Amino acid sequence: MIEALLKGLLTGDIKSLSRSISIVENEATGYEELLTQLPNASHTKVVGITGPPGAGKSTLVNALINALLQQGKKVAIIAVDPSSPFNFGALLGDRIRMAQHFNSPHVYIRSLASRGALGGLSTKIIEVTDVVKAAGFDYLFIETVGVGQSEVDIAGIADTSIVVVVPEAGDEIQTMKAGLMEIANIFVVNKSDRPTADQFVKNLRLLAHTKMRDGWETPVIKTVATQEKGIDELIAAITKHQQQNEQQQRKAYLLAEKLYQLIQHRRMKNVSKAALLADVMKHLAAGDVNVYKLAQTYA
Ligand SMILES: Nc1nc2c(ncn2[C@@H]2O[C@H](COP(=O)(O)OP(=O)(O)OP(=O)(O)O)[C@@H](O)[C@H]2O)c(=O)[nH]1
Repeated sequence: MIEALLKGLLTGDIKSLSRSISIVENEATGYEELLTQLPNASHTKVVGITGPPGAGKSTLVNALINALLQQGKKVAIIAVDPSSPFNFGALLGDRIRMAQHFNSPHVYIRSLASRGALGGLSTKIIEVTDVVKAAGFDYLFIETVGVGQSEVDIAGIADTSIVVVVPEAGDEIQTMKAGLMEIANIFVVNKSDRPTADQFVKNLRLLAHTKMRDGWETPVIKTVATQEKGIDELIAAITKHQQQNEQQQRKAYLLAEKLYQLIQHRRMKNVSKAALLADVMKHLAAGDVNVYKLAQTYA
């Protein structure tokens, strides 16, 4: 059964993809078998999008989908639902805004419920991300609301993390949650149609400059998502970030982080992240790695 499903998944069959995700979400029969047989490599660009509620993430993702479809790309979106019922209405709203894409064969949208413990959440995102990566999409956007811990989790899964903010009074940048500043590979200042936008962008650029690391200065992109403005610049920034030199090193780090989460979730051996990183690097040197197979060696 898993073999047939996998075959469908690898050809990008949407039904197979949906069923595969459900198996992984529910840890149903065949769950481990499916994960360990996923291909090691994928060309999918995984992009995390996070930011405070109402910053315009869904509108922005919508605009990105439009632009990428015009370039002939295939795009998947995972929206991580905060489990709180308070957010449920907002998420329904998101789905409605994205509904214009529901019938396109080149777009796949899926919500992932974040029930259970935090560790559970990130493990499921890791696993579902890998399933989607097997289905041949050009881009996978993972959208999370930037409250609490989840945005930090996302940084360990995405190749590129985008933090969406809106123009506020200048000083607020200084108090921006330290975590968000750390994880951003790209800043988007959405709602740049607001009069305070230019000053805000200027301040944020200064701050990004002082936080430059690994030869990457976090670009600050102005967008007006409702008017689809700034979207091409954002896609160019994503492309540029994915082409930077550190990607190979980052890949090892991300894999080690994933491996750590998977081992925790499966309650396997107690092993340090440093040891896992060393193991991942050894395997990477010999070719690409299936992290689920590697996790089994720690059983
Ligand atoms: N003026 C202006 N409004 C925008 C822009 N982008 C989004 N909005 C509006 O801002 C509101 C929130 O947008 P969403 O896309 O729902 O924001 P979100 O970040 O997904 O919000 P949550 O679902 O609450 O997390 C909507 O009413 C949008 O129409 C923009 O660039 N300019």
